[in-house]
Amino acid sequence: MEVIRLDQVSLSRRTQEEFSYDLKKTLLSFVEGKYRKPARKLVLDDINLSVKAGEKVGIIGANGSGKSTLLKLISGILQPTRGSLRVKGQIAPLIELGAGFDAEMTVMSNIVLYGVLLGFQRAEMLTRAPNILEFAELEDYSSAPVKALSSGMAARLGFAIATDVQPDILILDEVLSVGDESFKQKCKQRMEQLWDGSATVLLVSHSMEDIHRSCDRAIWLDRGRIRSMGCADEVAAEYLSAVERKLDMGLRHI
Ligand SMILES: Nc1ncnc2c1ncn2[C@@H]1O[C@H](COP(=O)(O)OP(=O)(O)OP(=O)(O)O)[C@@H](O)[C@H]1O
Repeated sequence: MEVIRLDQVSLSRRTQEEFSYDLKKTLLSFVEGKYRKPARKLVLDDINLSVKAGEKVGIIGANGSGKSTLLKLISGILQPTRGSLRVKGQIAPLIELGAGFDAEMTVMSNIVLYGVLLGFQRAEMLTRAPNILEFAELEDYSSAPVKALSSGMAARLGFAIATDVQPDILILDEVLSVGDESFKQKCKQRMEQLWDGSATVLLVSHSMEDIHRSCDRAIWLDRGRIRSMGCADEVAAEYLSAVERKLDMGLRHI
């Protein structure tokens, strides 16, 4: 069964601050006759993608190639400028870990809020909370506001919630690169359980080893376009050899 489908999806974003972000500066530039309409950059360009239930798909590519933007589109955080997008099922995005929390609210309230946003009942989240806190090693912080957590702790909380509720679709952006060494090991174990389950997983990683080990399929994004898509091992090898060729060329220029 197809759970994610993108047809000719494009997204452009402003490369300058929005008009309303700095009204004074904008007005001044009007007065001085220097006002320029914010330029737009095509960040994703004509993406066609179909993902079936249970598939584990890796997304690779250079910095700025559009990987996180693609995950944000699929999670519904951003809307496409063109094209159509369909997603079926409960989706837990682990993007910019911890960024989805309300910093003023307590850890416990954030656990409940996150779950409710995913469609769970408040009572169920309260039952799940002790496990979540234990996994995140934040038992002593349940009534502290999220702003009192370090960024690594907030990341652990995000990971613990999203993996505890076992969504249909799990979206992971460089999740394995956060947290300290012991937490990383715990994450890996939990990820392996998820991997064996039926969840559909989209994983962004710069580690070809993670992609090779964890994914069936990979997508290589290059400046907002799909440059290659197919068996994870082949796409990762293709990407690595392109990176090496680029390095060789760079060295020849020296
Ligand atoms: N908030 C934003 N407003 C405007 N442009 C943005 C914004 N965030 C990202 N971009 C632009 O979108 C493009 C793709 O960025 P994205 O974060 O998706 O890349 P990425 O492949 O995830 O990169 P990385 O490997 O560095 O995480 C880049 O050109 C970036 O400058």
